[in-house]
Amino acid sequence: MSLLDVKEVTKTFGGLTAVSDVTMHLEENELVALIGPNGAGKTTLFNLLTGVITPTEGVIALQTDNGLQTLNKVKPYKVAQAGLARTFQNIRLFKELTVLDNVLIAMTAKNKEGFLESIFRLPSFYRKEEALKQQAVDLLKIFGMEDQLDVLASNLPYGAQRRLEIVRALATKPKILFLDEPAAGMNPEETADLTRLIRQIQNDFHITVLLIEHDMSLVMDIAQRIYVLEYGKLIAEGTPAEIQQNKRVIQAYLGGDD
Ligand SMILES: Nc1ncnc2c1ncn2[C@@H]1O[C@H](COP(=O)(O)OP(=O)(O)OP(=O)(O)O)[C@@H](O)[C@H]1O
Repeated sequence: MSLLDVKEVTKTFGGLTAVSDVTMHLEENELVALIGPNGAGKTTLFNLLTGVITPTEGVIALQTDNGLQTLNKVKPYKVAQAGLARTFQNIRLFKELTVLDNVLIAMTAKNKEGFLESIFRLPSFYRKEEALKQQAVDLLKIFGMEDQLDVLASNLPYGAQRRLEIVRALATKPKILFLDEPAAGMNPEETADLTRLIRQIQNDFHITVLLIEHDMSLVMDIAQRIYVLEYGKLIAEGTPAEIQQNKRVIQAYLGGDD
């Protein structure tokens, strides 16, 4: 039994089949990439896996501490509680909040304070708040952002905003982290830093990472397994070396007739 099992999942929008009969799996502590040409259905598949949209057909099931949980028709916040966290293609930070507050909000969404504790500001409330703050700072340190705790998210350079998005997703302590084009818009140096970080968080947090990425050197460098989508269908699965030599994949990227 895999950590996440996707069985024959299809998503149609009117007459368009964006994701067609996709079966895939994610194992614990794996780093997997999802690639494919523009419009192949990658983001739609991400949205299905994270509960943003529901499948037209098929089953998505997550192995949890309480047994197998079907994620079809489960609201995104419930999916997040089940242990799935994601970043988006377009940055979605609270731009007018500080770096630290962006992370704290993600943490408190999962750590509900007792009502009386927070209303009366009991000592236990402050102790928990301090502990959460320390955890947030520790996370930000890993990402080299400990000197930017009080900076407004909107004032961060682009690469740092993308890193903060990942910290925020990690703050929910996910089992699976979904990264949607994390290196988009980054320069080569930032991309190299990010590659190192993704590897590090997979190891340090012992989590599974699924990433959509157009930067093939990043994908081939860090992915243990790769799924390739074309026109909504999975056309290949394998190690980076296998995918690089796969004729069907080469054709999908370069176009032309066989
Ligand atoms: N909400 C929607 N309504 C109608 N069509 C949609 C919707 N979302 C996606 N599509 C269509 O589904 C197909 C797959 O889109 P998707 O964004 O998933 O591809 P992608 O592989 O992520 O592309 P890119 O690499 O360009 O981000 C496209 O033809 C897109 O126009």
